[in-house]
Amino acid sequence: MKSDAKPMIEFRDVQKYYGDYHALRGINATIREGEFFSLLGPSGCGKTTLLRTIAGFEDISSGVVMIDAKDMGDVPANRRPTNMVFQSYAIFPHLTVAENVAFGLRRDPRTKLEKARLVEDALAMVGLKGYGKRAAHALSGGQRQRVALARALILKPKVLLLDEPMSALDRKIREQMQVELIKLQRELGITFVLVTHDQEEALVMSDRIAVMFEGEIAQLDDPEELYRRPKSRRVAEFIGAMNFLPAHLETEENGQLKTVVAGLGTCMLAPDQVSFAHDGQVSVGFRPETMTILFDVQTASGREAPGTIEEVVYYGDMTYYDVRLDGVEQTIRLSMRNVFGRPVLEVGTRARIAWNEGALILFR
Ligand SMILES: Nc1ncnc2c1ncn2[C@@H]1O[C@H](COP(=O)(O)OP(=O)(O)OP(=O)(O)O)[C@@H](O)[C@H]1O
Repeated sequence: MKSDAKPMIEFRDVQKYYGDYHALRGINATIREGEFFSLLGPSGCGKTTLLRTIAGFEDISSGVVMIDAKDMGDVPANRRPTNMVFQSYAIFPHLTVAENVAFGLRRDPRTKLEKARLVEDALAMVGLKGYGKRAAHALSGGQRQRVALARALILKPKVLLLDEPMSALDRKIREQMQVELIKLQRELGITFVLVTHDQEEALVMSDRIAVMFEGEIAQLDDPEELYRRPKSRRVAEFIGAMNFLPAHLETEENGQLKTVVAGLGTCMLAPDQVSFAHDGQVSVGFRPETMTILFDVQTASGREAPGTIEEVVYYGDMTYYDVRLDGVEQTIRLSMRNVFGRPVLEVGTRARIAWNEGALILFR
């Protein structure tokens, strides 16, 4: 997916009220052609509502939804170039697999033979080649979702909408399907819009993600940017884990902010979300894997602070350490890879903590 791809879906100040309830509060965003785009957020944030405005299952209260440069205002759901796969297995258990998939062609004028060929192609696409004659009720959950996917894709819509299609599957099958969906999306080049509340799923699958809270997009970025440079504490906490320490701004020097961080001392930080005009009280966030405990022989580049290990959680390949930095009430959590031959440290051990330049992010 190229970043200069043309817009496929555009939301312009989209508002949606359910009675008095303001479910979408001015959505502005563009989804590009061929993009794997995710709407991510906690339950009730409006992501399903927004997805349904693309399909035309939901009327908007004001604003504009465009698909492929056309205003969808007067275009009913069945005339839109979209198709949807739902969370529940919306297939007919009393029909065969092929009959289920052919349901996607019910209004298509093609001959029976042509349709049969399309059904075969669609089944092959989702890894169900040769399953056509099977009874749908005899399929596993993952297979049913593939049938639903084949049915949605059979007419090659411009946009495929996916409403938590994998949330009912168990972890292994879900991970397998995630990989297959990405592959399929790349092969077909169709724009996919996925609704999910699972941040890991969104990070793994998406070209870009819109993080939503309370009917608004809090941040729209690619996965790496969202993870590395969250624009608010809320986004930072929703995606992955983040530690926060209280801090105070001292001066501005060459575009950097001299900041005194509890337990870490004086640091020069990029302004990010704050400016020096701020009242001075800020917080500094960092991901658990961006700090490390120094072992005896190692030295750091001056970015180093002392503390005591308060808790150790061993995960085989990783160990989580909760560390109380000297002079700080709360503990911070570090995650460290277990390098072969290196001992896991014990609770009570005094430790030196080091971090990389760029690990610390300033927040209001
Ligand atoms: N038909 C409706 N009538 C009234 N309120 C609705 C309706 N549909 C959704 N809502 C409300 O709008 C808000 C957003 O709902 P939506 O289903 O879009 O959230 P969501 O982010 O997809 O959450 P979930 O993951 O739980 O489905 C919720 O507070 C919900 O209760």
